Amino acid sequence: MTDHATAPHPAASPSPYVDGPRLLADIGGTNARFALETAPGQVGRIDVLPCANYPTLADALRAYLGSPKVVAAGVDGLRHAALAIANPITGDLVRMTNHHWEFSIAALRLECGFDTLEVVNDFTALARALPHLADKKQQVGGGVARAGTPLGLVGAGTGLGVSGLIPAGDSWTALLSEGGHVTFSPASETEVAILQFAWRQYEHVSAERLLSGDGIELIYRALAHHTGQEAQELDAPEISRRALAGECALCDQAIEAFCGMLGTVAGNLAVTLGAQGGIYIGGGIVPRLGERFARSCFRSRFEQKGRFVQYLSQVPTFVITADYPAFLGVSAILSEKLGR
Ligand SMILES: Nc1ncnc2c1ncn2[C@@H]1O[C@H](COP(=O)(O)OP(=O)(O)OP(=O)(O)O)[C@@H](O)[C@H]1O
Repeated sequence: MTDHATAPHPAASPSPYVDGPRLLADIGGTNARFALETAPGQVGRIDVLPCANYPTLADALRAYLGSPKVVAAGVDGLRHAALAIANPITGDLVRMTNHHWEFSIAALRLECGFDTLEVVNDFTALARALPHLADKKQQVGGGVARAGTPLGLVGAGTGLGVSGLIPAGDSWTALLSEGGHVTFSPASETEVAILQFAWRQYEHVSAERLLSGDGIELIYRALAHHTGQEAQELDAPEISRRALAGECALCDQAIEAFCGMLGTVAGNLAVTLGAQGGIYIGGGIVPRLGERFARSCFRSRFEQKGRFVQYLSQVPTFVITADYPAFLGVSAILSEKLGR
């Protein structure tokens, strides 16, 4: 099944947009990614800016538009833009969940001189990209996608994004979900201990509290406490670096626990959506774990659902390996908005 209505097709030889390049952006809690799309599917001049370096989104946007690679493109006034951003979009005022940026969509559009500024949830946009990943995905474990059934999406980064793609005639409908905020459900005695440790800090422990960069650090501290070891001051990238290098057994246990918990959440999403088309894993963390993720307990935990083992063993799970997959979805949503 394809998204005939809107998606750019990489194999086509498209002519440039008559009203000039379009600005695409994918704004996470840590990184803001920008690009220019000059024709359907032709996305380039990509830049990744750390959110923390800019007081506002408008500042980051101006920095991108003033960067040498964009200036060299000789773009004279962008008319159309679309942003995917990591929070719910419920009206004109956008407040990020995992970063302090907030803005009015109407004011930002006027400030930047755009005719069109489309703002969508980042995982809704990423979901729209799923049918177009081609070989930019890697299957973990068994199962075969059933045509005409929903796809699920879950991704750990600064936060935990969730969405789904539901077949609708010859197109798809992407869900606007806040599924990362479901209540964490432990599936082993060790995970019960991790939950009890997390309760000291949070009244409500959502899946995102553990399945995120901060979550890896919390799991590490919880396991240290549970096993009577001293925790060091390590951030998530360092915990996974030490785990992958075989330098730290506790770090490795933390990464293994993270992968197992993600398996539970992915399996929950599969049974909730009936996602027999597969569950896709996005976000910044899992692709950085490489082979460690493939040989973790993720897949066995995905299938471990009592009477539903057989059902889940048929559902494939894929890690998204495309570098900037959300741009595909943002582009499709902007094209749809512009009606061409
Ligand atoms: N190698 C790594 N191992 C584990 N965690 C990592 C690694 N590198 C970065 N992180 C964590 O990933 C998070 C950033 O994720 P990502 O690159 O997806 O950013 P983002 O798109 O801004 O996030 P989000 O969309 O969830 O708001 C940070 O919490 C960071 O600590």
